[in-house]
Amino acid sequence: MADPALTLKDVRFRWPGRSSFGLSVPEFRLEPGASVLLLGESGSGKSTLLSLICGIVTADTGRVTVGGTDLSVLRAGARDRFRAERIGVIFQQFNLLPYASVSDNILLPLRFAPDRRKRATPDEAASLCRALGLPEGITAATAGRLSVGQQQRVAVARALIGQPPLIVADEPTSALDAATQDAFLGLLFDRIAATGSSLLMVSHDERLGARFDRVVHLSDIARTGRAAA
Ligand SMILES: Nc1ncnc2c1ncn2[C@@H]1O[C@H](COP(=O)(O)OP(=O)(O)OP(=O)(O)O)[C@@H](O)[C@H]1O
Repeated sequence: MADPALTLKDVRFRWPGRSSFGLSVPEFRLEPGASVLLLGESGSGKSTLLSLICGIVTADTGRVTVGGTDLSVLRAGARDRFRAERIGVIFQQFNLLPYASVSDNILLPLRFAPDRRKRATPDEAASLCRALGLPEGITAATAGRLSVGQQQRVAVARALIGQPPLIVADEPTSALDAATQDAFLGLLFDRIAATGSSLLMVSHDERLGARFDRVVHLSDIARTGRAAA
């Protein structure tokens, strides 16, 4: 049987130097090919949870596994390479390189991920931009000069390129108008259906829930606050 896309077991985390916020997740599991929408109030810890899942921060105790690999056994550099190979991440602040071209931004994770690079087709960056409704020829533009909504779509293309088995998205539609949001979600769900990737997406918008296999409220799976960790 295939490993789960993602598991958390008895995870506890506290931001260094901050006693007021802790996160504790007794158990969470995402099956291969499954999609979960994660809801929760602002400041409740959703982005912190995604950072733990992506290995950007490490749990104080407990285990986070992605595709069967325990992130805690990887040193920082290996964790970064593992993330580039296995996880397509859409950050809340996009994290684009402002002076680099759109194309270089989209191709960036492939530099550190040989298997993912092999899966990417030569025109994939351009075809993702097209599918996301970005203007023809935008791949040569400087990322920092784009509108916020365009930058968000570039961040989405960067997460999808090369078909990573897990997509983790932190409010990926917040800067998009309704039509673009719909096109984005259509593309995202077409891609995960075609590739068998799993999806964990954070949003404040409960209306998106109908598209997902499961809708989870952070408070259903985690305790947060001073006493949590
Ligand atoms: N890098 C950091 N260093 C210290 N504390 C942090 C850091 N990032 C987040 N926090 C704190 O962790 C708590 C949870 O924040 P987090 O960003 O995870 O919430 P969220 O649910 O994603 O919020 P939002 O919906 O507004 O994005 C907050 O108290 C926040 O101040």
